[in-house]
Amino acid sequence: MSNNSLDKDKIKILLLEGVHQSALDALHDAGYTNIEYHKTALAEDELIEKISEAHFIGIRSRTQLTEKVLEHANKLVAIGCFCIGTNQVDLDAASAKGIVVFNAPYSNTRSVAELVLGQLILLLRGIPAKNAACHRGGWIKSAVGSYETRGKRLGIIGYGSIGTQLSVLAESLGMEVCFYDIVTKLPLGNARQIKSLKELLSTSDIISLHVPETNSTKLMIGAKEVSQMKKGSIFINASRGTVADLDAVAEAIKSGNLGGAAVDVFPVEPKGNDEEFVSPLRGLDNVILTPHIGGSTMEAQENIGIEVAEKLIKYSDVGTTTAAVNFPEVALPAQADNHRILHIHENRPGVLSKINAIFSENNINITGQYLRTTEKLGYMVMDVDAEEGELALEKVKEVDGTVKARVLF
Ligand SMILES: NC(=O)c1ccc[n+]([C@@H]2O[C@H](COP(=O)([O-])OP(=O)(O)OC[C@H]3O[C@@H](n4cnc5c(N)ncnc54)[C@H](O)[C@@H]3O)[C@@H](O)[C@H]2O)c1
Ligand SMILES: O=C(O)CC[C@@H](O)C(=O)O
Repeated sequence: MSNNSLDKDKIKILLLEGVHQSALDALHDAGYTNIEYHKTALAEDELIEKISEAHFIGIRSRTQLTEKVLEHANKLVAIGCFCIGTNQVDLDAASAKGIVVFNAPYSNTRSVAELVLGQLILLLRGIPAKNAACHRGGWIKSAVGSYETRGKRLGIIGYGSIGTQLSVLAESLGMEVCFYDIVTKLPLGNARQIKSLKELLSTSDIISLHVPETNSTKLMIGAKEVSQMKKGSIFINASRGTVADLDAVAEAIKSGNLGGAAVDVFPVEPKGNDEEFVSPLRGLDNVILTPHIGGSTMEAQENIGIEVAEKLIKYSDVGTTTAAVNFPEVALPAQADNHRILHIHENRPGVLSKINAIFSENNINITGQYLRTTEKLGYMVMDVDAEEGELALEKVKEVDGTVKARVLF
């Protein structure tokens, strides 16, 4: 249930999926040298074995940190998602074990928006099919079905960090931008929010998805929604593979109801570069298929490496949880010569009074105290005189409702 402060070289960090060298550099510079690095995701049994020994883990989108996997993560204090999406982590299971989850919510958004913009230009010109024909010795020199972007309507589903950047870039090309979002959003430039998904689908020349994976987005583009799209329109998905029914998309491409598609994310993706990629969209010339690389640019990956590594370091060094995905957020100063008790508890009546009682009953002097809560979790941080740190930790660990407790010094 608890981790005492360890020497930095004893803190085991497991980095998977080839996170950028910048993360390794940042961790090394901060004194964390006990790092196991893998270029790919791990099979579940190996992941379970390795996570049971790790204090920190860094992943991207392929590693599934399910409840079953996290059950074995008894030393783990934090998860770093070196990406935007955190749907690959069972956040409730992580919170229940007092494991903090961090991500990089903005670092690769520009990369995705740029890729989508490039794809929509290529698809409007029919380039993927013409390119494929040339590779086979064909020659489709024709303007039929080939269009400029000017004046075309782009329908964006999910007007968040990526959707808004795409909106601005598309308007700079003279496109008309409409968007659908479950939240009322301030439109940028001349963009317009459309209240009905059906209206957006049936009036847009290009549809691009930029929603997170949630219960409300699962298969939000099914056969019915695909059939509502304008004849000859273009479908782009660089969000998550669970959002669209690719069998329905493939059928619409084959029948000519859709003019083309670009898909970067799939319901099942290969775990590594040596596993076969399977999709109903394979072999369709007017479909651009990319291996989940919307955010994979050198710039984005380097920035993500630094951002997430710094969040892990700050949590490990001083207990700061700013911008955590599943956790009460506390920004903490570096502790001076004292010991810092980090107490993660169920957010229910009685826990705090018991902790405070321990300090007064045992005459432990508190030099700083911080508290934040979410609906389910409380995170209380207490700085105490160095000689009283171990006693304080032992006592607070006994409090009913404690999820995790550790001391930093
Ligand atoms: N292909 C890639 O490599 C890549 C890279 C980065 C992000 N992504 C994916 O893109 C997603 C979006 O990223 P972002 O940074 O723009 O996220 P964001 O959270 O900033 O924006 C998401 C938007 O979707 C809206 N939304 C949520 N549910 C909706 C629904 N049911 N219908 C309509 N709108 C809904 C939200 O209100 C929000 O405005 C990420 O969650 C991630 O899964 C993919
Ligand atoms: O790098 C990855 O594996 C995923 C990138 C992207 O989907 C994200 O969520 O940021």
